[in-house]
Amino acid sequence: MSRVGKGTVGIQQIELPDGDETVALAIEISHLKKSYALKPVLRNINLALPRGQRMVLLGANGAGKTTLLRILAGLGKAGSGTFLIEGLDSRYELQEIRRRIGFVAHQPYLYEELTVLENLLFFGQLYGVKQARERAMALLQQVGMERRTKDRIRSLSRGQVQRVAWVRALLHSPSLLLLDEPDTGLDQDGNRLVEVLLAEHTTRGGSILFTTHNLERALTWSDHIVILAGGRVVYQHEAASLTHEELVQRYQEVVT
Ligand SMILES: Nc1ncnc2c1ncn2[C@@H]1O[C@H](COP(=O)(O)OP(=O)(O)OP(=O)(O)O)[C@@H](O)[C@H]1O
Repeated sequence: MSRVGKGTVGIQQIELPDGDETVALAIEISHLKKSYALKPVLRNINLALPRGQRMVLLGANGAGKTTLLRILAGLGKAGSGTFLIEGLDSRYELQEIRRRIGFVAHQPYLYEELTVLENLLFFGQLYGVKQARERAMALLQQVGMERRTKDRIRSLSRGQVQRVAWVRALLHSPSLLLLDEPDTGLDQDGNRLVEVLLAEHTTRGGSILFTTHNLERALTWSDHIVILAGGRVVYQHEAASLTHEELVQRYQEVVT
Protein backbone atom coordinates (compact mmCIF):
# COMPACT_ATOMS: atom_id res chain seq x y z
CA MET A 1 0.00 0.00 0.00
CA SER A 2 1.73 3.13 -1.18
CA ARG A 3 -0.67 5.42 0.57
CA VAL A 4 0.94 5.45 3.97
CA GLY A 5 1.18 8.98 5.28
CA LYS A 6 -1.09 10.36 2.57
CA GLY A 7 -4.80 10.88 2.56
CA THR A 8 -4.78 12.26 6.07
CA VAL A 9 -6.53 15.49 5.12
CA GLY A 10 -9.66 15.83 7.19
CA ILE A 11 -8.44 13.34 9.75
CA GLN A 12 -5.82 15.46 11.45
CA GLN A 13 -8.34 18.24 12.08
CA ILE A 14 -10.67 16.01 14.07
CA GLU A 15 -10.35 16.89 17.72
CA LEU A 16 -10.13 14.24 20.39
CA PRO A 17 -12.94 14.30 22.98
CA ASP A 18 -12.60 16.98 25.62
CA GLY A 19 -11.17 15.56 28.77
CA ASP A 20 -10.23 16.93 32.12
CA GLU A 21 -6.75 18.23 31.32
CA THR A 22 -5.74 17.86 34.97
CA VAL A 23 -6.04 14.07 34.69
CA ALA A 24 -2.49 12.97 33.95
CA LEU A 25 -3.14 9.26 33.49
CA ALA A 26 -4.87 7.63 30.53
CA ILE A 27 -5.13 4.34 32.41
CA GLU A 28 -4.81 3.62 36.12
CA ILE A 29 -5.34 0.00 37.12
CA SER A 30 -5.43 -0.95 40.81
CA HIS A 31 -5.39 -4.48 42.23
CA LEU A 32 -7.23 -5.92 39.25
CA LYS A 33 -8.02 -9.64 39.40
CA LYS A 34 -9.90 -12.00 37.13
CA SER A 35 -10.58 -15.74 37.24
CA TYR A 36 -12.27 -18.07 34.78
CA ALA A 37 -14.09 -20.77 36.74
CA LEU A 38 -11.65 -21.04 39.63
CA LYS A 39 -8.55 -20.46 37.55
CA PRO A 40 -6.85 -17.08 38.19
CA VAL A 41 -6.00 -15.36 34.90
CA LEU A 42 -5.12 -11.87 36.15
CA ARG A 43 -3.54 -11.61 39.61
CA ASN A 44 -3.38 -8.22 41.25
CA ILE A 45 -2.52 -6.05 38.24
CA ASN A 46 -1.36 -2.51 39.01
CA LEU A 47 -0.43 -0.33 36.03
CA ALA A 48 -0.43 3.34 35.08
CA LEU A 49 -0.15 4.79 31.58
CA PRO A 50 0.46 8.57 31.35
CA ARG A 51 -1.70 10.40 28.82
CA GLY A 52 -0.24 10.81 25.38
CA GLN A 53 2.03 7.80 25.76
CA ARG A 54 2.18 4.22 24.51
CA MET A 55 2.50 1.03 26.53
CA VAL A 56 3.04 -2.47 25.18
CA LEU A 57 1.94 -5.66 26.94
CA LEU A 58 4.20 -8.61 26.20
CA GLY A 59 3.88 -12.21 27.35
CA ALA A 60 3.51 -15.80 26.23
CA ASN A 61 0.24 -17.25 24.92
CA GLY A 62 -2.23 -17.35 27.79
CA ALA A 63 -0.43 -14.74 29.91
CA GLY A 64 -3.62 -12.66 30.25
CA LYS A 65 -3.02 -9.81 27.75
CA THR A 66 -6.30 -10.13 25.83
CA THR A 67 -8.26 -10.62 29.04
CA LEU A 68 -6.87 -7.36 30.40
CA LEU A 69 -7.58 -5.40 27.19
CA ARG A 70 -11.15 -6.76 27.05
CA ILE A 71 -11.82 -5.68 30.62
CA LEU A 72 -10.46 -2.18 29.92
CA ALA A 73 -12.63 -1.96 26.78
CA GLY A 74 -15.72 -2.80 28.84
CA LEU A 75 -16.19 -6.17 27.10
CA GLY A 76 -15.32 -8.28 30.13
CA LYS A 77 -15.75 -7.86 33.87
CA ALA A 78 -12.98 -7.85 36.45
CA GLY A 79 -13.38 -10.15 39.43
CA SER A 80 -12.11 -7.45 41.78
CA GLY A 81 -10.04 -4.28 41.68
CA THR A 82 -10.68 -1.03 39.84
CA PHE A 83 -9.54 0.93 36.84
CA LEU A 84 -9.82 4.54 35.76
CA ILE A 85 -9.72 5.69 32.15
CA GLU A 86 -8.74 9.37 31.91
CA GLY A 87 -9.96 9.73 35.47
CA LEU A 88 -13.33 8.07 34.80
CA ASP A 89 -14.19 5.23 37.18
CA SER A 90 -15.17 2.03 35.36
CA ARG A 91 -17.67 1.16 38.09
CA TYR A 92 -19.81 4.23 37.38
CA GLU A 93 -18.85 5.64 33.98
CA LEU A 94 -18.45 2.70 31.64
CA GLN A 95 -20.55 4.28 28.88
CA GLU A 96 -18.36 7.39 28.69
CA ILE A 97 -15.26 5.20 28.94
CA ARG A 98 -16.43 3.15 25.94
CA ARG A 99 -16.90 6.36 23.95
CA ARG A 100 -13.28 7.29 24.54
CA ILE A 101 -11.85 3.93 23.53
CA GLY A 102 -11.05 2.53 20.10
CA PHE A 103 -10.48 -1.24 20.21
CA VAL A 104 -8.75 -3.30 17.55
CA ALA A 105 -9.09 -6.90 18.65
CA HIS A 106 -8.55 -10.41 17.30
CA GLN A 107 -12.16 -10.36 16.07
CA PRO A 108 -12.90 -7.41 13.77
CA TYR A 109 -16.36 -6.62 15.26
CA LEU A 110 -17.75 -6.08 11.76
CA TYR A 111 -20.87 -7.56 10.19
CA GLU A 112 -19.85 -10.10 7.54
CA GLU A 113 -22.95 -9.61 5.38
CA LEU A 114 -22.79 -5.80 5.31
CA THR A 115 -20.50 -3.87 3.00
CA VAL A 116 -17.48 -1.95 4.26
CA LEU A 117 -19.31 1.39 4.13
CA GLU A 118 -22.56 0.02 5.57
CA ASN A 119 -20.61 -1.28 8.56
CA LEU A 120 -18.87 2.04 9.09
CA LEU A 121 -22.05 4.10 8.74
CA PHE A 122 -23.74 1.78 11.26
CA PHE A 123 -20.94 2.29 13.80
CA GLY A 124 -20.84 5.99 13.00
CA GLN A 125 -24.52 6.24 13.91
CA LEU A 126 -24.02 4.19 17.06
CA TYR A 127 -21.34 6.62 18.25
CA GLY A 128 -23.05 9.76 16.97
CA VAL A 129 -20.15 10.60 14.64
CA LYS A 130 -20.73 13.84 12.73
CA GLN A 131 -20.12 13.65 8.96
CA ALA A 132 -19.57 9.91 9.40
CA ARG A 133 -19.48 9.20 5.65
CA GLU A 134 -16.76 11.79 4.99
CA ARG A 135 -14.75 10.66 7.97
CA ALA A 136 -15.12 6.98 7.01
CA MET A 137 -14.01 7.74 3.45
CA ALA A 138 -10.97 9.72 4.60
CA LEU A 139 -9.93 6.92 6.96
CA LEU A 140 -10.57 4.24 4.30
CA GLN A 141 -8.32 6.17 1.97
CA GLN A 142 -5.64 6.32 4.61
CA VAL A 143 -5.68 2.54 5.07
CA GLY A 144 -5.85 1.93 1.29
CA MET A 145 -9.40 0.53 1.28
CA GLU A 146 -11.30 3.35 -0.44
CA ARG A 147 -11.99 1.20 -3.54
CA ARG A 148 -13.62 -1.56 -1.47
CA THR A 149 -16.48 0.45 0.09
CA LYS A 150 -19.19 -1.59 -1.66
CA ASP A 151 -17.67 -5.00 -0.93
CA ARG A 152 -19.09 -7.22 1.78
CA ILE A 153 -16.78 -7.90 4.71
CA ARG A 154 -16.94 -11.65 4.02
CA SER A 155 -15.35 -11.09 0.60
CA LEU A 156 -12.23 -9.41 2.00
CA SER A 157 -8.91 -10.99 2.98
CA ARG A 158 -7.92 -11.15 6.64
CA GLY A 159 -5.49 -8.24 6.30
CA GLN A 160 -8.11 -6.15 4.47
CA VAL A 161 -10.67 -6.87 7.20
CA GLN A 162 -8.06 -5.79 9.75
CA ARG A 163 -7.67 -2.47 7.91
CA VAL A 164 -11.44 -1.88 8.00
CA ALA A 165 -11.41 -2.81 11.69
CA TRP A 166 -8.89 -0.02 12.20
CA VAL A 167 -11.24 2.44 10.51
CA ARG A 168 -14.11 1.24 12.72
CA ALA A 169 -11.93 1.75 15.80
CA LEU A 170 -10.83 5.27 14.77
CA LEU A 171 -14.16 6.52 13.41
CA HIS A 172 -15.39 8.17 16.63
CA SER A 173 -12.00 9.82 17.36
CA PRO A 174 -11.24 7.87 20.53
CA SER A 175 -8.57 9.26 22.84
CA LEU A 176 -7.37 5.83 24.01
CA LEU A 177 -6.54 3.02 21.59
CA LEU A 178 -6.51 -0.58 22.85
CA LEU A 179 -4.87 -2.76 20.23
CA ASP A 180 -4.63 -6.54 20.55
CA GLU A 181 -1.80 -7.66 18.27
CA PRO A 182 -2.41 -4.91 15.69
CA ASP A 183 0.49 -6.25 13.62
CA THR A 184 -0.97 -9.76 13.19
CA GLY A 185 -2.07 -10.62 9.67
CA LEU A 186 -0.67 -7.46 8.10
CA ASP A 187 1.97 -7.32 5.40
CA GLN A 188 5.01 -5.04 5.54
CA ASP A 189 3.10 -2.03 4.20
CA GLY A 190 0.30 -2.77 6.66
CA ASN A 191 2.74 -2.65 9.52
CA ARG A 192 4.21 0.61 8.26
CA LEU A 193 0.65 1.91 8.18
CA VAL A 194 0.09 0.83 11.80
CA GLU A 195 3.26 2.70 12.74
CA VAL A 196 1.92 5.85 11.08
CA LEU A 197 -1.50 5.49 12.75
CA LEU A 198 0.12 5.05 16.17
CA ALA A 199 2.33 8.10 15.65
CA GLU A 200 -0.60 10.24 14.47
CA HIS A 201 -2.68 9.22 17.45
CA THR A 202 -0.07 10.17 20.04
CA THR A 203 0.82 13.37 18.15
CA ARG A 204 -2.81 14.42 18.69
CA GLY A 205 -2.43 13.72 22.42
CA GLY A 206 -4.02 10.25 22.38
CA SER A 207 -2.76 7.27 24.38
CA ILE A 208 -2.22 3.64 23.35
CA LEU A 209 -2.06 0.25 25.06
CA PHE A 210 -1.22 -2.60 22.71
CA THR A 211 0.00 -6.18 22.64
CA THR A 212 2.39 -7.89 20.26
CA HIS A 213 4.58 -10.96 20.11
CA ASN A 214 7.22 -9.07 18.13
CA LEU A 215 9.83 -7.71 20.56
CA GLU A 216 11.40 -5.43 17.97
CA ARG A 217 8.11 -3.69 17.22
CA ALA A 218 7.35 -3.60 20.94
CA LEU A 219 10.47 -1.56 21.48
CA THR A 220 10.12 0.83 18.55
CA TRP A 221 6.36 1.40 18.89
CA SER A 222 6.15 1.99 22.65
CA ASP A 223 7.31 4.22 25.50
CA HIS A 224 6.71 1.64 28.25
CA ILE A 225 7.34 -2.09 28.18
CA VAL A 226 5.31 -4.39 30.44
CA ILE A 227 5.69 -8.16 30.54
CA LEU A 228 2.91 -10.37 31.91
CA ALA A 229 3.48 -13.96 32.98
CA GLY A 230 0.84 -16.14 34.57
CA GLY A 231 -1.46 -13.14 34.98
CA ARG A 232 1.12 -11.03 36.85
CA VAL A 233 3.20 -8.03 35.84
CA VAL A 234 6.69 -9.48 36.06
CA TYR A 235 8.69 -6.73 34.37
CA GLN A 236 8.33 -3.02 33.55
CA HIS A 237 10.81 -0.70 31.84
CA GLU A 238 11.03 2.46 29.76
CA ALA A 239 11.48 1.47 26.11
CA ALA A 240 13.95 4.28 25.36
CA SER A 241 16.59 2.93 27.74
CA LEU A 242 16.45 -0.70 26.55
CA THR A 243 18.25 -2.29 23.64
CA HIS A 244 16.65 -5.08 21.63
CA GLU A 245 19.20 -7.56 23.02
CA GLU A 246 18.43 -6.53 26.59
CA LEU A 247 14.70 -6.90 26.01
CA VAL A 248 15.14 -10.35 24.45
CA GLN A 249 17.23 -11.40 27.45
CA ARG A 250 14.81 -9.99 30.05
CA TYR A 251 11.89 -11.59 28.21
CA GLN A 252 13.55 -14.99 28.23
CA GLU A 253 14.39 -14.63 31.92
CA VAL A 254 10.89 -13.74 33.09
CA VAL A 255 8.72 -15.66 30.64
CA THR A 256 10.51 -19.00 30.34
N1 LIG B 1 -13.74 -17.06 28.01
C1 LIG B 1 -12.81 -17.77 28.66
N2 LIG B 1 -13.15 -18.83 29.43
C2 LIG B 1 -12.23 -19.54 30.10
N3 LIG B 1 -10.91 -19.25 30.08
C3 LIG B 1 -10.51 -18.20 29.33
C4 LIG B 1 -11.42 -17.42 28.58
N4 LIG B 1 -10.73 -16.42 27.94
C5 LIG B 1 -9.44 -16.64 28.26
N5 LIG B 1 -9.29 -17.69 29.09
C6 LIG B 1 -8.04 -18.19 29.66
O1 LIG B 1 -7.38 -17.08 30.25
C7 LIG B 1 -5.97 -17.22 30.06
C8 LIG B 1 -5.45 -15.91 29.45
O2 LIG B 1 -5.95 -15.80 28.13
P1 LIG B 1 -5.66 -14.52 27.24
O3 LIG B 1 -6.43 -14.67 25.97
O4 LIG B 1 -5.92 -13.31 28.04
O5 LIG B 1 -4.10 -14.65 26.99
P2 LIG B 1 -3.14 -13.82 26.03
O6 LIG B 1 -1.98 -13.37 26.84
O7 LIG B 1 -3.90 -12.77 25.31
O8 LIG B 1 -2.67 -14.95 25.02
P3 LIG B 1 -2.28 -14.88 23.42
O9 LIG B 1 -0.88 -14.37 23.36
O10 LIG B 1 -2.37 -16.33 23.03
O11 LIG B 1 -3.29 -14.02 22.71
C9 LIG B 1 -5.75 -18.45 29.20
O12 LIG B 1 -5.36 -19.52 30.05
C10 LIG B 1 -7.10 -18.72 28.59
O13 LIG B 1 -7.31 -20.08 28.40
